[in-house]
Amino acid sequence: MSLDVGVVGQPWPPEPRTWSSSDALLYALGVGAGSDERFDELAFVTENSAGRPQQVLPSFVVTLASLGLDPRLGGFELSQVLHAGMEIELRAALPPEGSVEADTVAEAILDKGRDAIVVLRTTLRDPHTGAPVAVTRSTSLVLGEGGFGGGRGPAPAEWRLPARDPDASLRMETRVEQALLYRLSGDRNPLHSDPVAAARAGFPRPVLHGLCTFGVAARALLHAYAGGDPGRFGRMGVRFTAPVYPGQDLLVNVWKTGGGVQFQARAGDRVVLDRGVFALRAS
Ligand SMILES: CCCCCCC[C@@H](O)CC(=O)SCCNC(=O)CCNC(=O)[C@H](O)C(C)(C)COP(=O)(O)OP(=O)(O)OC[C@H]1O[C@@H](n2cnc3c(N)ncnc32)[C@H](O)[C@@H]1OP(=O)(O)O
Repeated sequence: MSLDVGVVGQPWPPEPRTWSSSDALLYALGVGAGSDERFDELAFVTENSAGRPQQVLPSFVVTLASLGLDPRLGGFELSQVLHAGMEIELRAALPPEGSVEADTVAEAILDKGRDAIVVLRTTLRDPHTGAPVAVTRSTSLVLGEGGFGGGRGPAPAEWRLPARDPDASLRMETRVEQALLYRLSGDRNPLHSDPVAAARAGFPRPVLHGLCTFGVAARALLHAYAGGDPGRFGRMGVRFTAPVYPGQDLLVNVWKTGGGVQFQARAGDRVVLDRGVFALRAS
């Protein structure tokens, strides 16, 4: 057991996170923006199109969040980690360039028998006012680190899809080189680029970053339910339930419900994003 459960609930010192216009543009390309003729995405992938100020995809906040490979959590390896879930909540649209302060706390380290689950929450704050700009929650499965006598955590909240066909189905392309582009936004885990590292982890070829899949689905929801306006994007959460391979299409099935939408995404015949929730920002 090399995870340090003693860190749970102990806030980390605030960390500055800064981004440039190019960081936001590169991220947008990394999640496939700019080439889908159904969506007007020019302002997300250029800063100099006549009369169009640059806009930032709401899911860009994941690149500012703490995901968890941090020495404070203990001594496990990147090759032991699979991303299992991500939630984001936006309080404001992000400017094309800027900085925030990241306040992170390990909310839980759960013992799932063979494996452990690590849940990290990061609050991104305006460095001048301290006001929260976004809150993220990243859940990772750390292979082989369970069995330390900890709790399994509470049962997941009730989540059931409506018993009817989806209200919308959006087919989203990913490119064969999608992970090679996405890694330039910060996560250079070789699982996503090196066939040898992928084979060592038991995959036939490099897998797409969970957060790239997240960003592709976030684009679908932004355009279908928020009119393409980042200022209306409120909250999104998923579990990553099966790997996606670069070049696979995602089929994002969406059901409108009382407070927002529920969604699920498939790649081929597998559900890859499950327990999906999305809501517009409360005005
Ligand atoms: C810490 C550093 C972080 C760094 C960030 C990540 C770096 C990135 O580079 C890594 C990646 O992007 S990996 C690629 C994306 N992820 C994937 O492809 C994983 C896909 N998912 C799977 O394979 C399985 O669902 C799998 C393997 C995840 C789980 O499947 P199973 O082993 O069959 O287990 P399952 O029964 O589904 O779950 C075990 C227990 O865990 C709980 N759980 C799972 N996902 C959860 C989530 N998102 N939130 C909370 N709990 C979660 C389950 O409920 C279950 O618990 P219990 O048995 O108590 O109900």
